[in-house]
Amino acid sequence: MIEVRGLCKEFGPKRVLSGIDLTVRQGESLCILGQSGTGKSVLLRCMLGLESPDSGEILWNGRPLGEDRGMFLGGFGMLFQGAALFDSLPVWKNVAFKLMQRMPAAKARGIAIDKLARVGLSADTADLMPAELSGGMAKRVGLARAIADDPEVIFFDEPTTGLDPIRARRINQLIHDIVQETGATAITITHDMETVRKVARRVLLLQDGAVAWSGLVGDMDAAPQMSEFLGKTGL
Ligand SMILES: Nc1ncnc2c1ncn2[C@@H]1O[C@H](COP(=O)(O)OP(=O)(O)OP(=O)(O)O)[C@@H](O)[C@H]1O
Repeated sequence: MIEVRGLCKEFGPKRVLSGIDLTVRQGESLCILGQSGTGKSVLLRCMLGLESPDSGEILWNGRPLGEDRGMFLGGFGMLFQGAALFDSLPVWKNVAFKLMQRMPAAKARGIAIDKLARVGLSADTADLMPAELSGGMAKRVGLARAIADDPEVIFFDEPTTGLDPIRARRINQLIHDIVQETGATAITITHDMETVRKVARRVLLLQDGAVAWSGLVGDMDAAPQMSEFLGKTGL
């Protein structure tokens, strides 16, 4: 379980997050929505411990983030916007990057090939270099890396950005299936309403650094704050 309590963050005179509260229970899937510049990435960076909040706290399974960095870093997977693969490493080493720190390379490669199969990529993909992949394949490799170590929590940062609608739909389906199968907690930042409808159980709408609405995905269409957001953004 991840709890965020009263999180505030400023950059100079600019207040970016003003008292965010959110709870994500084990196995739950939360999508964080909001217009550009509203603080979604800053919130994500705070939850990952990459940014220190000015006030408020973040608890992982009841313990403050930072108390046990090792446990925290071992416990999550992340699909970065744009996949963020290491260009100089073949696909399988990108997937097995974390695993190779604690097991022999041959074993890590076997797990990487299994995870590539899970995201619909054949074993032949394992020895390709990132430059040889299409955008959709790179996203799948990023997804295989995110699940390589069977994480308790998976963060998805704009998972469909840069993909055409068909590939975006396939990635949304894969994320949905993987989250269901593994029982992982999922936190997704997105602009894509198809992602929200496919992947989320709960939705949190950020506006000007505060929570404008939070609720079950099924209640989203009846919420005036959501209608206003969708109307403004044309989504
Ligand atoms: N390191 C930083 N220093 C100064 N200002 C920052 C920093 N990081 C973010 N900001 C500011 O915080 C605000 C929120 O940024 P953030 O990247 O979280 O927005 P976002 O909601 O993720 O937007 P987008 O959807 O476009 O990615 C922006 O005004 C941004 O300029």
